Amino acid sequence: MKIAVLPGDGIGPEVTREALRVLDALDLGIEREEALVGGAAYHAKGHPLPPETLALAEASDGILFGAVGDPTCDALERHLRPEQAILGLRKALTLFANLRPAKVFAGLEDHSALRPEVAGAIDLLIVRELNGDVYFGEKGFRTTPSGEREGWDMMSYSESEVRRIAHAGFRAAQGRNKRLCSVDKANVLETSQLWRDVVIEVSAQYPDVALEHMYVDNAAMQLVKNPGQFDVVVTGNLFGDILSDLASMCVGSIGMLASASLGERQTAHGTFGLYEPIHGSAPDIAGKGLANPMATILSLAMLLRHSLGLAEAADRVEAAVARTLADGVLGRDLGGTAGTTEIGDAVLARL
Ligand SMILES: NC(=O)c1ccc[n+]([C@@H]2O[C@H](COP(=O)([O-])OP(=O)(O)OC[C@H]3O[C@@H](n4cnc5c(N)ncnc54)[C@H](O)[C@@H]3O)[C@@H](O)[C@H]2O)c1
Ligand SMILES: CC(C)[C@H](C(=O)O)[C@@H](O)C(=O)O
Ligand SMILES: [Mg+2]
Repeated sequence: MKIAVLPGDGIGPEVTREALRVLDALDLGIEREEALVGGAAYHAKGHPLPPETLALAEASDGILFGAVGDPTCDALERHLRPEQAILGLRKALTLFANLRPAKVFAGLEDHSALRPEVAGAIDLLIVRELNGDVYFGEKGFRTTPSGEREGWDMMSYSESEVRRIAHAGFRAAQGRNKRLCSVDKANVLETSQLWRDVVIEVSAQYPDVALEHMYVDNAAMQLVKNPGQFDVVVTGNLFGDILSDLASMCVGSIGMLASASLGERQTAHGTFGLYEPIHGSAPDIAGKGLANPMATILSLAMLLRHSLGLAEAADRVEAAVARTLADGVLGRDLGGTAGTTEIGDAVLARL
């Protein structure tokens, strides 16, 4: 078994380091190889996703990814910006189903941006489509007939793209509380109308799952008002990006939300995938030892479970994270004082 480790930029290497210490302590004999990605790769090799990084990722059983993003790259042409590395990996490896679980850990109810009794009920899974939508449509700048500059991005979803993520959503719901909420903007967008029509077609194959539809603006409001109503939420790339950051604050911090990006490829050990915290490179706190590594440690647990077939080890990691939080070892993002390494130490001590 071999994993590719792509720490990236900013706090990416800081949080990845803690996850790797946890992996080492588990002593599972997993081989690993590291490569540059994002701004770090651009500065060293002239491209955010060098061919050797992609090749390493492709040849692995699973990928542990930190974060990309570097303010010194903001003026580069878009195809050279760090963010293109993660978009490129998701697309090139056909990782179209992004699972972003949001659950309140015991002891964190009081640290949510919501009232504790509202936050305490959160146990939901966002299934975000990751290979289509306005992210991957044609885009550009043009001049209007009146001489104004105009930026444009094309949003679209094909039937097959919606169908495969709909199946992922229904299957996820079957493994949980059998409720699926499909989030779209079908009252305005044709892309969303097609999305809704296809989700309804697919639903015929899942009579055991209760399907509802919600417009994305209402979904954002409902996630704050009564997040306990959601079991599985399936949505497009852009809406899923926004709603998952929102959900992270409902459970306490963006430093807590892990993710798995999966496709259809099976290896000898499980489903091939990429695992990353939902947050970015956080330039405002990078290098200060303040980043919360829990989202990355929990992403490692997802990697062990989904890609390496090591459910018991994954359970151990998740239990150690839960105990650490219950014992009040919290980073600044959760109102505590523990630094990145201190949080890593606390998880290691509870493995
Ligand atoms: N998948 C990815 O690699 C990914 C995801 C999101 C953003 N980005 C990139 O990251 C860069 C910064 O973006 P941003 O500031 O909008 O989002 P961000 O997620 O990096 O940070 C948002 C805020 O949350 C805080 N934060 C994030 N992670 C934290 C953690 N683990 N512990 C404590 N606090 C944490 C940051 O300090 C910041 O105040 C940009 O270049 C963006 O494109 C990359
Ligand atoms: C960095 C960016 C391209 C990325 C996204 O929009 O998907 C990030 O926000 C995420 O949530 O992983
Ligand atoms: Mg995001």
